[in-house]
Parts: sequence; C-alpha cells; structure tokens
Amino acid sequence: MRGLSIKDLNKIFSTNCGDVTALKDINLDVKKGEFVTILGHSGCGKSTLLKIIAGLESASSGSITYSETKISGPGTDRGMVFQEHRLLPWLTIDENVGFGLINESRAVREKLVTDHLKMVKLDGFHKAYPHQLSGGMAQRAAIARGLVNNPEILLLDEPFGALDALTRIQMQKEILKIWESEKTTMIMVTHDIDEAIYLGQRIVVMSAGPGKIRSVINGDSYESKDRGSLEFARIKKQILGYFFEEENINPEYMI
Ligand SMILES: Nc1ncnc2c1ncn2[C@@H]1O[C@H](COP(=O)(O)OP(=O)(O)OP(=O)(O)O)[C@@H](O)[C@H]1O
Repeated sequence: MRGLSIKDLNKIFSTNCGDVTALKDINLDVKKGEFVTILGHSGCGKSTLLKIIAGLESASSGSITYSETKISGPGTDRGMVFQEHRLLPWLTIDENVGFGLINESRAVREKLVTDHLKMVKLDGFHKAYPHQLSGGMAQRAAIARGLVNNPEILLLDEPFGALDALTRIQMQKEILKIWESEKTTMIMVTHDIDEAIYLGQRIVVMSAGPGKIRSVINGDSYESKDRGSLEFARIKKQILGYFFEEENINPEYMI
C-alpha cells in the first residue's frame, strides 16, 4: 500500500515503577495524502504513537511500514511539529527553517527557505529571531521547518495547543490550505475535539489504560467541515459519547 501501515503494534515502557503498556494492538492504515487526526485522554499514548511513526521510539512488537518499507528510525520522508515551536533561539528564522538542509547548495537552500516562509506567510521575517515572533508566527515557522525537506508525512503533536482560540482557528485554516496545496499526508494529535473534526478526513479516537484505538470516525463530508452544521454536532456528540462512556456521563449534558 502507498502510505503508512501499522499492524498489531504494542509499546511497553519499562520503568522503575514497573512496566507501562502505552499502546496495545494498534492497527491503522493512513493513505498517502490523507489528513488523519488523533484524539484521546491525556496519557492514552497519542504522542508515543506519533514518535514511533517518526522513528524516535521503537515499537515493542508489531510492524510499522511506509510504502512497504519498515520504519526503523527518523528519516527525511517524515517531518515533525511539536506543541512548543522548538526553534533555536540563537538562529534567525531563515536559519532555523533551513537548518536541516545541510546537503543542499546555498542557492537551493535559500530558495526552499524563501518558498516555505512565503507559504506560512512569514515573508519579511527571514532575519527575525524566534523571541521577536508571536506564538502563532513561531508555530508557522516550525511548520515551515517541518515541510522544508518536502516530507511525505507531516506529524503534528498538538501544534496549536499553546495558542489562543482565535489564532488557533486561523492556524487550522492555514494548515488546511497547506495540506490542499502540498498534498502532504498529515497526522495530527490534538486534545481539541472541534479541531479534530474540522481538520481530519478521519478521526482516530483513542482510549486510555492501555492506549487503544476506540473508534475511527469518517469526517470527510462537506458538512463535517462546517462547525455550525448538524453533521459536525453529530460527530462531536459521538466522540463525547466515547469519552464519557467510561465515566457513565450522558453526553447530552456535555454540549
Ligand atoms: N519515555 C517514557 N518512559 C516511560 N513511560 C513513558 C514514556 N513516554 C510515555 N510514557 C508513558 O506512556 C503512556 C502514554 O504517554 P503519551 O505521552 O504517549 O500519552 P499522550 O496521550 O500523548 O498524553 P498527553 O495527551 O498528556 O500528552 C503514559 O502512561 C506515559 O507515562
């Protein structure tokens, strides 16, 4: 299959308090070019799953492949964006974005950096330092850095979690535009149910203790991208139902 394939994946951490099963029996296929969001309670293993896809953690068992090739470590085919922008404070924005392009000539590096800063609407800020940018701008720079190597998959771990509500909505629109123009496969972890529905063609709902996939919801219809639609409310209620099932709370009272 062209895309990501996760089969029977388990992850157990051995700690001084005993073994922690972070992920259990994860099976998920993500098609090339798809936008998938992952939602779940804190500690259900979302970040661990993303790190395994990035090759930053290894699985305890099971298999993970991209276009039939086993993922066994980090690679330029996968970019990653974290909740904190992780820009290097002593480098300018263009140096930060171009940091991973060590194998490119200076001219190619400059063109790629310029194109990507333009894509995230930061042209004019090449020589700024990270502390001179707002939170949303710094996160846009981090997205440019994640995309500059032209990865096939962009992994986003709560990328808008630290932003205010209005900036967050603006960033969601921008990431959708980038996804539509670049056709990069996007896998985004989020705690925000509205964000997961708005962005995801499919929404993976995880449950905790141990981290499992509870449900995969189709959110690809035109109506599900309209936050005021009945379809959006229906999906939201379905997701809340999964979350509160464990706690015996009726989701009717939660919206
Ligand atoms: N390096 C590690 N060593 C030991 N245990 C770990 C490690 N990383 C994660 N865990 C454990 O694995 C489980 C899943 O953690 P993970 O960070 O993936 O959850 P999460 O769903 O991303 O949480 P959050 O939404 O709060 O970021 C937790 O119980 C956590 O304590």
